[in-house]
Amino acid sequence: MFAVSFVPRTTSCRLISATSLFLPAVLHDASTTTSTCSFPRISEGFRFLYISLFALCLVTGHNGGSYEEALAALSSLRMKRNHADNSEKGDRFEILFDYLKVFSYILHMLNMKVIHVAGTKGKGSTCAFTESILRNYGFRTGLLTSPHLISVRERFRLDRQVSLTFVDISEDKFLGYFWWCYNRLKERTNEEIPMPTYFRFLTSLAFKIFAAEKVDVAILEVGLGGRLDSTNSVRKPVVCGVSPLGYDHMEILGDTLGKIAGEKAGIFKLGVPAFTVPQPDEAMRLLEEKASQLNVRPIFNYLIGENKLGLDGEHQYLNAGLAVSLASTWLQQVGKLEVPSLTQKCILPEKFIKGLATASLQGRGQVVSDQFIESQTSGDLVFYLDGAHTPESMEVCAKWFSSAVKRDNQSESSEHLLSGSSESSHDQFSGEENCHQILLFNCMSVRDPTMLLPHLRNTCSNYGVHFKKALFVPNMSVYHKVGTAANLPEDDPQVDLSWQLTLQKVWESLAQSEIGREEDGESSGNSEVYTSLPMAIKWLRDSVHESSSATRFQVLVTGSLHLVGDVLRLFRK
Ligand SMILES: Nc1ncnc2c1ncn2[C@@H]1O[C@H](COP(=O)(O)OP(=O)(O)OP(=O)(O)O)[C@@H](O)[C@H]1O
Ligand SMILES: [Mg+2]
Ligand SMILES: [Mg+2]
Repeated sequence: MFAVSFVPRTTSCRLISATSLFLPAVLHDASTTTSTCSFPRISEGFRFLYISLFALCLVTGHNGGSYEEALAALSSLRMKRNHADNSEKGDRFEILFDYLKVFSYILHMLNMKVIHVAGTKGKGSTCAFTESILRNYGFRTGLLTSPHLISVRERFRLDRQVSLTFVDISEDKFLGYFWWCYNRLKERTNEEIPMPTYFRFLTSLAFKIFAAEKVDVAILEVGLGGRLDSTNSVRKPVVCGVSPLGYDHMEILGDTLGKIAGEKAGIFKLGVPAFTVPQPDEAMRLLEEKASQLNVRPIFNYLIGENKLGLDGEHQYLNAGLAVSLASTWLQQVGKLEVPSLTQKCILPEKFIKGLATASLQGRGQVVSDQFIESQTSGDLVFYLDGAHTPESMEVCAKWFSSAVKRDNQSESSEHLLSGSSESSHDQFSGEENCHQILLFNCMSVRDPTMLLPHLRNTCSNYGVHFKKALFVPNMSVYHKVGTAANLPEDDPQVDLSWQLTLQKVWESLAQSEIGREEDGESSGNSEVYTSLPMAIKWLRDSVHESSSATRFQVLVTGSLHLVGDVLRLFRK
């Protein structure tokens, strides 16, 4: 079993390829390459016209439809989640280059300084740390992550140098770029080269946005796997990284860690430095084997120390360590700044420290209080949100939750002791018996709940956290409906709850086996299935109201990033 739970504050990263050999730059220029593709060549004059027209669209509004129409168009794209292969014309990997040619402006991609990150877990977090560090150095950054929680615009982040805070791309800009790309593809695709799939389209859109916005660095998270992922059409990144590997998407990537690692190592390029974190032996062997063809460099350790991280949880130190390696290598490679040699353990430069401390990515170790409940009652309802959905991440999520609730309960009581007050409503929470931990869970039916729920329950219980109740709900948002999909009826009697009932069964059997060992009795009321998320939240709010003494409900929301997104979306209403 792969465990990353040991994450030390000193994180080791490996440099696993060398910089001595270089592939020729590969993004083809539509105006200079011979190609079987039917796209027209575009003269300089036309290119200028296109760019001017596009700039005009951005200033005066776009020439496509509304945001809702854009989301509908996006939803109409195929959602293929299998590997790219050659069995169907439209799924060939090579077709990605044809899509890129549609965007003549994409030639700027050749000059883009890319950081490329694959991995099973922690890709998005690693990218967010990396982006934050480089933004603190004053570089104009573009960040592509996936999936999104509430709005598809979250996937595309552009910096705002003045305030040094990141922003998702604005709706106006998004629409301008979206329709430019969508309409061009619609016009130029045909039977040979059909419209791209959903994720491929979004990747192409990111390339377009980052090129047009002239970012100094584009940080790209792989969508799935690596070798055949659409982000892998960037053939000459500055540096790449592989975050922790584990079992996920096995039906696509293979059923052993070696096979999975082989796919992820598909992002390695000759001459491009690549880093990883400590991995299970089988995965590391494969990464090293692949890297050995590219001249392996020795291991080094980087000291993250006690620095504060913008993302909560011990596991984030591993991601942050990888991000430090990626950012410092990028800084060294582009030759713009003197950065300390990573072969020494040294104090991080101030901008790294600030970048790590201010990184953010919602739904990863995020704590949100229910404001509604606070104004109504002396009780308290707090949501702990984490989109873990693999066995390994269930474990890190359980550890994070256990220590976060303890920390929060302790800090409340010590704050109270310091203030010397006995009046505060939080006074009543200082005894842990007044704090109830509840699980709010769903996962996709392709996942195995007998792998996820025991990890979660056992790890929490090892840390002294025992769930009073588990609530199972269906997701509100449907993956391929990327819009404001939280508009299902609050309580739909038609909704199919068979999967949630399966989850409940697994949970109940875990509870039974614990009780069976300890008390040999029957359990009841350990769990509930609700037809919708609002119904579950209503139950939580009612329970807080109805508690005889002030009670804090600490709700862990996990199993699915979509469920986490649904909760956040409800709070934003
Ligand atoms: N280093 C890690 N080891 C194990 N689990 C992790 C690690 N980092 C993050 N996670 C878990 O994975 C979840 C998603 O984190 P993140 O978005 O950084 O990963 P990702 O690889 O981008 O995931 P996805 O597969 O959803 O794109 C987190 O909420 C956390 O539970
Ligand atoms: Mg994934
Ligand atoms: Mg991700």
